Amino acid sequence: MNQNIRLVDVSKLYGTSGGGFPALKHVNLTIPKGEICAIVGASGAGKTTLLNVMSCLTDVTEGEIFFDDTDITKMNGKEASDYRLHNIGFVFQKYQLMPTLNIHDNICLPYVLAKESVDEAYVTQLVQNLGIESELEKMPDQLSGGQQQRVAIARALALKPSVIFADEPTGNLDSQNGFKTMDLLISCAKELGHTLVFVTHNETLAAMADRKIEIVDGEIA
Ligand SMILES: Nc1ncnc2c1ncn2[C@@H]1O[C@H](COP(=O)(O)OP(=O)(O)OP(=O)(O)O)[C@@H](O)[C@H]1O
Repeated sequence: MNQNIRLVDVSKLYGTSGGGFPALKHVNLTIPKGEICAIVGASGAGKTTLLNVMSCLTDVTEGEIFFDDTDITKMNGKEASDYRLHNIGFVFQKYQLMPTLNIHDNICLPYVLAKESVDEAYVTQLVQNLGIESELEKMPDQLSGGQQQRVAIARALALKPSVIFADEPTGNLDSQNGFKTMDLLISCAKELGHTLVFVTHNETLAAMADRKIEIVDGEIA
């Protein structure tokens, strides 16, 4: 099921001695179902922290984060990792593929973690949409950066999560590959009805989103 994301008065302090460093300050934000949302801002502004608290990778210091009616800040570690596995797909700047698994098995890793049988028909559709259907038997180090990121996108989409978070997904790619990869990520998200929230430093890529959110010193500008 696709969900609204709602942050209510969310703050994040790193470190507690001497008061801690405020990376997010009283952030209120709603991201509707299916929205393509770009997060921009200067280095150190709090973009990654915002993405990480929304994906329950980092605890908040204060505030609540709802996925529809579920407050993810109230979950314990096991509940949060189960919730993340089934509801959230994550695309990292550095792909983070398993070097010892071939491309097919990298894409299918979420099914293994969820102890579910692989939906091969869906995986075939994904790899065709992403143009990597001829790479399935290869190992990650036999692929270009752009191809590896498309594999990471397929892996993020495999369990049909409601939300995809992507932290500078094209940061390791040249501008042409970056544009193509972002275009594919956005079209997959739109076609499949996923909400997509991505961090970028690139204004051209940010302009491809439905909405651009700028973070300045831990606050929404
Ligand atoms: N684990 C941590 N411990 C202490 N401070 C941290 C930690 N992680 C981030 N910070 C600080 O919090 C602030 C926000 O960091 P964050 O990584 O969210 O910024 P960003 O906007 O994503 O930056 P960049 O564009 O450089 O990736 C920065 O000042 C950073 O130094």
